[in-house]
Amino acid sequence: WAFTSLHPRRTSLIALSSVSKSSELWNVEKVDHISEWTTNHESYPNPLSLKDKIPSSWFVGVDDAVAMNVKIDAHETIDVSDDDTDEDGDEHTTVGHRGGINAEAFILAGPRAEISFDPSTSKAAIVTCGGLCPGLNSVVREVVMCLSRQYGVKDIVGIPKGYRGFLYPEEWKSLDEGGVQNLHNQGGSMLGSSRGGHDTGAIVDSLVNEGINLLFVSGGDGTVRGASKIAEEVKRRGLAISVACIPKTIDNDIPLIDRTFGFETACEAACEAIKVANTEAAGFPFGLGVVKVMGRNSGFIAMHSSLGSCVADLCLVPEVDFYLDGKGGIVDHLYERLLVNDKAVVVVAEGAGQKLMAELGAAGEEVKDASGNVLLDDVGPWLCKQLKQRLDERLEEASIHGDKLTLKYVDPSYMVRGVPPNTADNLYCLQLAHNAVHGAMAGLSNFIVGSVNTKECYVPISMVANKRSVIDTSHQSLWEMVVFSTGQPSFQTNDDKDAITTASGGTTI
Ligand SMILES: Nc1ncnc2c1ncn2[C@@H]1O[C@H](COP(=O)(O)OP(=O)(O)OP(=O)(O)O)[C@@H](O)[C@H]1O
Ligand SMILES: O=P(O)(O)OC[C@H]1O[C@](O)(CO)[C@@H](O)[C@@H]1O
Ligand SMILES: [Mg+2]
Repeated sequence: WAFTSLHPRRTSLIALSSVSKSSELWNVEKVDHISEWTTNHESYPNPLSLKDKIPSSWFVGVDDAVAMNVKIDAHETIDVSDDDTDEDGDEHTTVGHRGGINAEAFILAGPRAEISFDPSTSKAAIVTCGGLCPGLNSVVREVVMCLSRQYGVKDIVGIPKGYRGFLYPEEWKSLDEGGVQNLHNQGGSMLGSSRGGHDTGAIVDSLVNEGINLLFVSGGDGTVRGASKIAEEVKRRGLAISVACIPKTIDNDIPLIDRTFGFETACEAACEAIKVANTEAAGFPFGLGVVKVMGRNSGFIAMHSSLGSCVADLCLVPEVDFYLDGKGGIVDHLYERLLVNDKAVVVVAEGAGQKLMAELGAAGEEVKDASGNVLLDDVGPWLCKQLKQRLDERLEEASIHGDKLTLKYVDPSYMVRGVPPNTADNLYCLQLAHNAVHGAMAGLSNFIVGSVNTKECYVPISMVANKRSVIDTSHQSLWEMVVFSTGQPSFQTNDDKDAITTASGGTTI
């Protein structure tokens, strides 16, 4: 049996906050530590502790953890012991349970009292890889600021243009506080980025040759997989190098964590495009605005900006197959909207409708980018063509003033990505970057830093490397709200399944 407190105030504390003696209560996911494979491991007092005004309670305890998905099943919980009064005088009941609690936990992020590297002899490197993302510059800035101001690490280099930059040390940029001061106001990455070009052995050789012992990597799922390979090779060679990852992607598709940085900014920019499409649609008879937003395999930007803009009549995402014709198809839905409102707005994620396009013979040859990501067929223009043809036919049949559909297509494309981060993302980048530094200085490695249940923690890369976060389309999800608020078909009923088959077999372009 495990024991915990079920006093309401205590329960939320356990679920959302740090938990001491966590290993006794929760399954805390372990993160690699360099002492596990290095022989001459030493520890040093955290320089922050040498500053008078910082209380020792601000350091994270070795057992502190953040609980995720805490579920307590009352049926499996049995009262076993007495009422208790804690130091604050709060009464709470201690109960035992058997199998009624499901709490996976992660190590709480933050500064440790003891660190594993001597700041005066440490050398740090920062690299940004994959697609650009609002906040990359903020991450670079804050890694430098935290290393330099809080730990006194002065030897910091930026690796230009992603992983390939490790091969050209002569091009590395020296980074200091002055040089990164105003970075957070700029979009993109001052270091540049790239796809492809990852060579694990050569990267680790380069780290060794250049005396790097702290590596900070910011990128998406591919970058994270690459970082894990570096960390594993470092381990295999028994090197005292910490590898810390700060996951980025506007697609928000990294599992387990609350959100990735850049996502909120991208949604805000996407909302602007949707509002413009709505204005255009409203300005003409039977106006249809179609907006395509980024989101290769996960439709979070489409979903959040559809709801956030409050004007979308239809949201199409990669996670939900849809069909054009027949009862409950998107043409019926949009036609009804056009008749009622004289306009409609469609938001489509770039990864939506790929299966339908293939079934209807509109897919091209498979092409991949340098990192091996499949380049998608362009759903935007294809969808516009399908809708124009079908809705024009409907309007012609109805013969309302002889009007036809006025279609306005908006593709904000890189406009949602190449912009500076908003305040919320900037703040998140600061928290992530500082906590990545705290973790690396403490000797942790092979982890990503992220917010889980609103608390920053360290998650082993192995837990996120080969998974993708996608929209939950089940009951009481945000997707349900999209379906309710737009009135669009859910495409999840049995009738829909039949209709998908019919549409697949019969629709021609
Ligand atoms: N399995 C892998 N092993 C090693 N390196 C990888 C792997 N997958 C991708 N990489 C490397 O990671 C870098 C970035 O990968 P990718 O282009 O897929 O972008 P990403 O990090 O997934 O970002 P995003 O998809 O959000 O733009 C590239 O340099 C690529 O070579
Ligand atoms: O054109 P690029 O730079 O390869 O990136 C496009 C992709 O990057 C992402 O923005 C992820 O970073 C995807 O949504 C998009 O498909
Ligand atoms: Mg990716």
